[in-house]
Amino acid sequence: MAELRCEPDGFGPNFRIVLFGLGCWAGDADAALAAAERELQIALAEAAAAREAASARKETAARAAAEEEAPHARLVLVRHGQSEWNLANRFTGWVDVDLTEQGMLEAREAGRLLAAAGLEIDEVHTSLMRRAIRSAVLMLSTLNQCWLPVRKHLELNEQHAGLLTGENKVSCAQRWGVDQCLSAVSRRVAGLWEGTIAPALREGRTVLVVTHGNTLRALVAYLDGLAPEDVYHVDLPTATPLLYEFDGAAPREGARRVGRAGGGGAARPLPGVRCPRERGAAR
Ligand SMILES: O=C(O)[C@@H](CO)OP(=O)(O)O
Repeated sequence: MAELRCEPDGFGPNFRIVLFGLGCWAGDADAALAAAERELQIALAEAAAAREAASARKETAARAAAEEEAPHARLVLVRHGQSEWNLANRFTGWVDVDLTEQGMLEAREAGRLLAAAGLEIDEVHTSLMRRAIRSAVLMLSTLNQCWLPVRKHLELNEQHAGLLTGENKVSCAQRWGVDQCLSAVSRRVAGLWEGTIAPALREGRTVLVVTHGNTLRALVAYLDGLAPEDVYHVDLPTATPLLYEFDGAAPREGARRVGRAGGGGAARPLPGVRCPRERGAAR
């Protein structure tokens, strides 16, 4: 604020005019200051919005460029060929049963389907169970890629069948209405996905996973974004490859399910399943 100095009496009227002028000026200045502040706020907000829009445009362009450059990856999911206990319709879980003759034929046929689709496998993952390992080896042999190492993981083992192990699936379903909960198997499969499978897909590799009914359900649920109650209805016959293709750096979001690379398979659907912790209602 300007400093006002008192003048001698002779300047009285002029002094009052000056004061009046200064008063007006001071009043206008406040209004002008407020208006300028408003203008400044508007200008700052506009600049921030413009900056945000520019950075969003830049991000979109970078993502599009990354996706264009990202390698094309493939994931083949397949349940092993028919096992001895699939044939007998018994709950198998961690019992290490072998393939039937039919199961071996199915595994070879699955390999032929992949060869016919022109797929060359970069890496193979399976469980510690012989029905899955043998199926993977037979598939690779038919694919003329038997030199590929088969990587075995506990995480890909079938869900443990607990007290149901060895029981007939139909009679159990009739007697008790069997429930199965995939949460434990989903957790261990998710760990393998994050640590091993997804990084390979990010590098554009073609990954074959030969595993079991429920581990496969957990993977399919994850990839297709299925709710726990829906995944129980997913029918996964033996030795029937599912092909997923991925473009971009985020395997799960980039998944494109190509479909079954062929029909056949001898598996019967599992009895109705329900997980009390995940679904309150009975079915
Ligand atoms: O444990 C089982 O009963 C079956 C079905 O889930 O497993 P697999 O897929 O190994 O035949």
